[in-house]
Amino acid sequence: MTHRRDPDPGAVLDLHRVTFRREGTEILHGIDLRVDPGERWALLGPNGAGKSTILGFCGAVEHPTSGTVDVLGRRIGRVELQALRREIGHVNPRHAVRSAITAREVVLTGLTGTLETVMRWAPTSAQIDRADAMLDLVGLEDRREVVWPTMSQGERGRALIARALVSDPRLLLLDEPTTGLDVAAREQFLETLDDLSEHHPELTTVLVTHHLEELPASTTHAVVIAHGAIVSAGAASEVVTTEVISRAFEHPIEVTREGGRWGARAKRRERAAS
Ligand SMILES: Nc1ncnc2c1ncn2[C@@H]1O[C@H](COP(=O)(O)OP(=O)(O)OP(=O)(O)O)[C@@H](O)[C@H]1O
Repeated sequence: MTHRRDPDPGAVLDLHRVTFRREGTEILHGIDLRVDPGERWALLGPNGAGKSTILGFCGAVEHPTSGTVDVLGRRIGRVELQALRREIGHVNPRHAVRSAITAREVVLTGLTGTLETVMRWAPTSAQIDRADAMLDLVGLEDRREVVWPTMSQGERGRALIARALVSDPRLLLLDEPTTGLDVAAREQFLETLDDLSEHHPELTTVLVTHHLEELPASTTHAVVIAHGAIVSAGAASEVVTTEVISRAFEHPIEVTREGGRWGARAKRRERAAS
């Protein structure tokens, strides 16, 4: 009989030999990954590599087919996922608010875990203060009463961070959070994440992206995956390199780092002489 380790309460995420199968196809093939408190991870890899699937484990949404997934010291499959999810903040730019609720109300939906304001639920004054403090944190102190349809994409992105933080999660997941932002809004958003890491050093984050330019300078660790397996994982400065990224994307890509930020440029492949 194989020995089954108990969850390590010190780890925020601990994936051990995780495989995942969907419709007869194995999508992940033995993922090992440990994330400790206060670390800021980037999850990188080409389309279809398995990033969203891994993020689904981190968010206590999916069960592995085999192996173990421990989130915040609790094992998926042994605990009630709904309760665990309340301790995880999720920033998803595809978050669809349909009604004209204010930035403050959007943040308060993070307490009810809903998209819209819940009927017959009224926040306490402490909860409103908390929502306002989170709006201040993301630089929206002057935009509390602005309604969602009139907010810019950049403001919406920052409001969604405030929404994710309002319930004081220990883990924050960011799923391609800068999608759809123009270059200025993207820079403001990344600055917000850098400020967050300064003001909340104990918070752990995992950010998924396809683009190295979208990594905040405060990123400490990275895991690069391709074809459902880890290509490299560890300190960001050692993982986000020309060699690893070129291998994962199966294309020669030159990775640069300047002022803490990463950049990537695809090199042209040699063409056969005609
Ligand atoms: N419901 C499903 N049924 C079968 N295969 C699936 C299903 N969902 C995802 N897959 C496959 O699993 C693999 C990993 O998908 P996943 O969405 O995790 O990748 P990803 O790295 O997030 O991709 P992208 O960058 O395109 O969002 C892909 O090959 C995908 O086609």
